[in-house]
Amino acid sequence: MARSGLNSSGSDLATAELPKPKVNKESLKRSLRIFRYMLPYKAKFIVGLLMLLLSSSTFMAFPWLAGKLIGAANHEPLVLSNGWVLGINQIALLLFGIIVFQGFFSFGRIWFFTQVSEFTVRDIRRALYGKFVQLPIPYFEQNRVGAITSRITSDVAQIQDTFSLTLAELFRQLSTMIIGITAIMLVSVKLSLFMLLTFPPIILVAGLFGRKIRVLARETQLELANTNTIVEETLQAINSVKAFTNERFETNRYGTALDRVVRTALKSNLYRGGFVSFIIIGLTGGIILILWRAATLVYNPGPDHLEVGQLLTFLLYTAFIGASIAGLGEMYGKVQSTLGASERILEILDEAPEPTHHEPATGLVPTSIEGDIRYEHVAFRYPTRPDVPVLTDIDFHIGAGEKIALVGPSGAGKSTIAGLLMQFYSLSGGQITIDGHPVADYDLTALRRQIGIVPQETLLFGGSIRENIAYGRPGATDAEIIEAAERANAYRFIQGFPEGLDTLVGERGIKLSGGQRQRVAIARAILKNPAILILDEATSSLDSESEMLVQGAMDELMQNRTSIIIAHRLSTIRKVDKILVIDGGRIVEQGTHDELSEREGGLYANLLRLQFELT
Ligand SMILES: Nc1ncnc2c1ncn2[C@@H]1O[C@H](COP(=O)(O)OP(=O)(O)OP(=O)(O)O)[C@@H](O)[C@H]1O
Repeated sequence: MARSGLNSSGSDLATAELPKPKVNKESLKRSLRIFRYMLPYKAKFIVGLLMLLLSSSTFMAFPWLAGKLIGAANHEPLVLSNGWVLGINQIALLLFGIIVFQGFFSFGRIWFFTQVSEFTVRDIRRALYGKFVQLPIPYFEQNRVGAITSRITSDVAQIQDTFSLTLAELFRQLSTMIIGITAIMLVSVKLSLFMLLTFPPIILVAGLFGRKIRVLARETQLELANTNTIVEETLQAINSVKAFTNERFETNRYGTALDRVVRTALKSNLYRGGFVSFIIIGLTGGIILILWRAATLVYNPGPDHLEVGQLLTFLLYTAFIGASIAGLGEMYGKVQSTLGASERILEILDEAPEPTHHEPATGLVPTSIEGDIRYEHVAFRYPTRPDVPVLTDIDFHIGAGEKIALVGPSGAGKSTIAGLLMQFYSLSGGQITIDGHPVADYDLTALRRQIGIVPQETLLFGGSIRENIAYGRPGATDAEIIEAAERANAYRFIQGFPEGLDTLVGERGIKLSGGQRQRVAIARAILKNPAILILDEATSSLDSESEMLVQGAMDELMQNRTSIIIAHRLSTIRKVDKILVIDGGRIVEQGTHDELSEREGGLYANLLRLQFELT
């Protein structure tokens, strides 16, 4: 059988570091398209934003009122513009009221933003999944499954973070900064300018320091992971290590890796130490500088004089501004990751799908297919290996209802010949016709509905046996499912399970034997009732009873249908109308079993003899 087509290696990519794009106009413009998924929920978003602004601004009134409270303690009550005088008690009450409001608005902000993010992310995941299943098979061969699934898991999660947290944070930090700076300017322009020239640069340097430390910490982690890999490898293959007397070699290898860990860890700690002393000297120094300047202003009378209450207001606002600047630095990294994630998601959403499920159908939609198949000089190369011709000049005819068998050595191209009928790939030359029409003229979905496949290895989906059989025709009635199971010689063993058709199979259910799985697949195909059948015989041998049951089911299935059998055991194909012997991607012999077995020195006669000798 042709390889499943899925490139299953590299699931590790899901967790690997992915490149982050630069934040610039171009990348922003490209990635912002992801926001169209948010549009249906824009009303909720606006309400959330309003709540956010309200919660930020109520919170920003806190330092102002706290300053007034200290002022009131200094016998300077707060006098409002309408003449009301507020003393300590009233101001404290007001402060309390503000906090209650802030709590309420914060709840609203979280409630609305998380709704927007949950719904948006659901829609993006749905769109991605819808696109995945419509992408042509070569896409899955060229991209690793791990990388594809991480688009729908980690990349979407990254974006979810943005919708629920980062965006809100960004707005909050910005509004805090704007309100904060305006407020301190109102308190004292001189002190504000002094603060703005000292504090933000210190915080920015601290942010850069922090980023460098994170990078180094990640490097240390990676080095440590390397050492663990060595331990795992060695322990798993301890027999080989000992047999090759490589104990010393392995110990040295591990030792070298450990040294690398220490080197990177020490470098990282050098920065960490530097960071701590920078914070102590730089940041606290900056605070001392501002306090010194502020104390001078409080101490000296004159036009720039500050009251103690004003000083408290100023310091609280400054702390908020400082926190928001630090927060904005962190935000940059998040925005960068989000841009990367949305670009990767949009790339998939922009891929061209297979032309299936186009409603109304785009091509020829016959009400019934007879099943007369012609391969005319078909040539084929897999898109992943365009330099290797897999099939050359395949030319044959199967009349409607006839049965042919493809035989030949492993890798000869049998599965590929049969699979081309499904149009998973485009041909490199020649054409295939069904009932006289080139397959490309048919509507893809309509055509695939007429072809049934019983693969070598049947994959059952997680669910009940009933659902697995009904996969052949969703919506089939119980009676139809039971009839199909009976005709596929499967009903007896299904009834043997206490839950019958409701028995769960797949990863979380019971494990069916190879023969049982095949009979479920046959029941599925019987239910689908296609005009054309592709049967890929299992290579792994079944016990003789199971083989008899499977063979009986296959015979039942093949009745009145054009069938292509990819045969591994020649004993099962004596009755077919024609046998095509394939070798190296070409038809090297064709004829009935009797004709071919009598051909002296022929490949079929040889294979027959080999199998006979083996059994
Ligand atoms: N998806 C794929 N991508 C690239 N090459 C492939 C793919 N599937 C099969 N091939 C290659 O095409 C050739 C024909 O494979 P195919 O599976 O059709 O042979 P087969 O005769 O059915 O073999 P078997 O009897 O072992 O199932 C082989 O060389 C195989 O390596």
